[in-house]
Amino acid sequence: MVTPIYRAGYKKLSQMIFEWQAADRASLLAIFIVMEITMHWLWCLFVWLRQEALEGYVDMALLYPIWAVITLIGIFFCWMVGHLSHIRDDSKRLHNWQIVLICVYGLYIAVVVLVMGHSSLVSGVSLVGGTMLAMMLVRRRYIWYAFLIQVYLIVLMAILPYLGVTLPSMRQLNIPSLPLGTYSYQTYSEMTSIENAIEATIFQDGTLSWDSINEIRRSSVFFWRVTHMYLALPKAIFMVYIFSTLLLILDNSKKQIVQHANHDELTGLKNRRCGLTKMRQTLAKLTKSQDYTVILLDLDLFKDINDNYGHDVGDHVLKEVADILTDKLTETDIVSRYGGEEFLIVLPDIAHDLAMAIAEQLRCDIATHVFQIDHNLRFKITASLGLYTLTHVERACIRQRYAAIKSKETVATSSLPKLPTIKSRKSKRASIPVSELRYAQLPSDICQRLIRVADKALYEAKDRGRNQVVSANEMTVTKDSIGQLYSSQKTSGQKTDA
Ligand SMILES: Nc1nc2c(ncn2[C@@H]2O[C@H](COP(=O)(O)OP(=O)(O)OP(=O)(O)O)[C@@H](O)[C@H]2O)c(=O)[nH]1
Repeated sequence: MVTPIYRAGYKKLSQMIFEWQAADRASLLAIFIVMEITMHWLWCLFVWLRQEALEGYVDMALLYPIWAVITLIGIFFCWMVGHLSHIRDDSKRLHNWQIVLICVYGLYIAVVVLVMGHSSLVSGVSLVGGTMLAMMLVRRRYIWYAFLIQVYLIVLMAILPYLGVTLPSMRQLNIPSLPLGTYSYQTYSEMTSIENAIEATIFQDGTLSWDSINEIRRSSVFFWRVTHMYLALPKAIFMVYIFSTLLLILDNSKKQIVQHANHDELTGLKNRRCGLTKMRQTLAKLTKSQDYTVILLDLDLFKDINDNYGHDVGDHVLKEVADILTDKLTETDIVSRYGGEEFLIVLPDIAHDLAMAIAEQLRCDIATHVFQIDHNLRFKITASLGLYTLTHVERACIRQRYAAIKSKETVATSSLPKLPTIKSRKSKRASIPVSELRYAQLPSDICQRLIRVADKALYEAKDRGRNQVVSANEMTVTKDSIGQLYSSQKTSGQKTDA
């Protein structure tokens, strides 16, 4: 369902804008420009209505041509809003009109800065806010060029008066202590100095009276400062909006990227990579007395489901099995999709007997679950599970062996002639006592080795007729493979490091 733009919340609106086509985004920029120009137009109207009071601050002779220019440019951008939507499918024309939009707007802002004077506040907010806003809506390269050109124009306008060039300016210098109508082009810093001087004159006797306040109000400095704030306000709002939108979009895309990188699209479970990473992390965090269980769960004869009912039904089954596993296991357990119809379950801090009970429960839950695809199609499936519990005693033993291999390796390395000036990482390691290494390190491929042992138990479960749980800890054949797990550290330990 399409949400009307006026009903969309802030978050939704930001998303919608970024999903829009280039033409619509450029139109939106033109709308923002029209809004800004409208504010300038209203300022002219205000000055015209209050001309008697403001005559001393504003050069009225310039007001009318400027007002006319503002009106014409406003009409041009109103036309542009519609025109950009009409040429949405012609990308070349669209890009050309984007350049026109940016050039006209850039020139317009330069004229506004010229005739209304400039303060660092207005220039800064205008440049940065406007540029950021525009960069999100039209081609970034064009905006970057326009930004640079505007910076040069503003610098030029600031320098020209010092070179004796009188530029048109609507600002009239009206200081109560000077004759009314005294006119001079003022830069922002000059204005600030004059303002300080005025304040010093007004408050020289140290008292604040209504007369003093009225004098400040009658000062042209006050009027122009308020004007600049009025002109800067919409852009300041845009800037905050753009920053928060940017952050929102960044947050969302980061979440999406992390979600895509770590999760299986079909089941929503962690994917193999993320499952292994979590496994490694939990293994490293175990305390000395904690056991650690790894389960491989494989759906039985899953190929038949695909062959008989189609891949979609197979996908549906995988999703439901994933839901069963997530429902039955706790937050601390790690469930991931390890392969096609194979799931890896890690139960940190779960001893063997309890792990067997949990695995048996999972098997029962799957075997008794009725997969209801539609009114005519209902079936049940089973799963086989291979389990292996690495007890804390075995873990300590592996660490011990690994530390022994490492220290042997260190001794071998330290017996080699050493270069006196370079401290190698190995020589650093030689200074760590073996007793410390013992509880600090496990071979980095320990996870794969544990999974391999659980996989042997899974194969055994399949061999024994499927729909059952087999523990590698209880298998005589696998006792050998656990033996292999320890003894093979000798060879692997030389290449691996925790
Ligand atoms: N629908 C669907 N099928 C998948 C997906 N991933 C793997 N498979 C299928 O899973 C089936 C696995 O078949 P096999 O490895 O022969 O195993 P099996 O039929 O379950 O038999 P046993 O494991 O021996 O009980 C293959 O047909 C794959 O195409 C998937 O994401 N969706």
